[in-house]
Amino acid sequence: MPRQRVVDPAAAPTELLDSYRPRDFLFCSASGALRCRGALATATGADDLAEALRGVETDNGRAPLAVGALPFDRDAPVHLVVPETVQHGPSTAHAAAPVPARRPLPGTWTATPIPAPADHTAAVERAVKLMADGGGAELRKVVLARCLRLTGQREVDVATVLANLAWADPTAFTFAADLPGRDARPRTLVGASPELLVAKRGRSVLSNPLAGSAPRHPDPARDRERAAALLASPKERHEHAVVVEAVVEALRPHCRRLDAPREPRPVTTATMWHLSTRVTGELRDPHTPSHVLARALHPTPAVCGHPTDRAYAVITEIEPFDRGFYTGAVGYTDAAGDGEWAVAIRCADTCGTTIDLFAGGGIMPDSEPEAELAETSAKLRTLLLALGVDQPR
Ligand SMILES: C=C(O[C@@H]1C=C(C(=O)O)C=C[C@H]1O)C(=O)O
Repeated sequence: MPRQRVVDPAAAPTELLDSYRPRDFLFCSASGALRCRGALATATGADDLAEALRGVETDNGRAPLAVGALPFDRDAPVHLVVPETVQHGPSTAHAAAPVPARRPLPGTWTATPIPAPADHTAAVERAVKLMADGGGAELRKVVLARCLRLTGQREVDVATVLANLAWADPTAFTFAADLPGRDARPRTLVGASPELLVAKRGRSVLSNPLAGSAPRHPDPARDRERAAALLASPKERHEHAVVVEAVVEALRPHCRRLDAPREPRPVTTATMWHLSTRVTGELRDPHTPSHVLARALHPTPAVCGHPTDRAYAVITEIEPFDRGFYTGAVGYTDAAGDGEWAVAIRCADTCGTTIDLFAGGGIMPDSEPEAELAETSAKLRTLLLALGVDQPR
């Protein structure tokens, strides 16, 4: 009988973060932190995951865990692992001060934007035109992203990036997930997402979509003005409402009760303001696994658009790169189906000396191309700060 080893919990978040090694899985949310190592089994979907978890025992009699990442493309294989060892620990969100200082990565980087900034604004213009041509009846929203490829002189030190991300925003969903490699070297998705796709515990389900964004301002008064303007903007509120509507629709068949507040709230990360809505529900069947709910929700219009299929087609046609696991989801689920999945944003896909940073934004009929470009630049700052890199455009 395969046995998942549950080691003694870490006493502090630093202990878990410091013990991270390439190919590990690390996930830290407000509800706790988790570091996993090794693979008893792997799965590419809900069916073979149930199979992979069946018969796995744990040291402490708790339900065994599976961890991993879902790609943006719904038809591409998911990457789930039943780890050999699991260590839990406290969240960075509740850590006592002082917070460890940021450790910049040594060396310099060559930056290649994909596409060039001017081509991103042209892509936004094109999407706006597509929405206008459809008379507003067809494509209502599409999320367009760009990639910033950084190449350094040495292997990217994921453990340091991870720790920098975790302490820059201790309430974020900070993660490092091993990905199927393109060669023998480890490939990792590392990031600090502010957005919860779904959390499920027993009968309770929670999704916290974010959409509608503005960069933070260093001056506190102007920063508050930006939040007020975001909350008052019909364009941003509409962009947000499209996402909440889709989340409610996706969860409704699974829930016997579902609540979504009428008004979004502005929330912050270290670099951004977002409009946020917490959708809470009670499941009809408490055994519905969290990864099944994640699949039902994904991709929300926060990362794809509306209607989904039309937006997806526009993204594949316009974006000049493969999103891979960016705008997918990262998280864990246990054999009882309880788990948490964060939307894989504010993240990077790294292998060897290269790190691909991604950022996107929702394009609406009244989007302004330069403002959309600025929004992606502001979102890229989460990773750039963690790497210790000054902002290219
Ligand atoms: C796609 C990203 O972010 C998403 C898009 C947002 C928006 O358009 O306002 C806000 C949060 C995320 O749901 C990203 O950060 O790359």
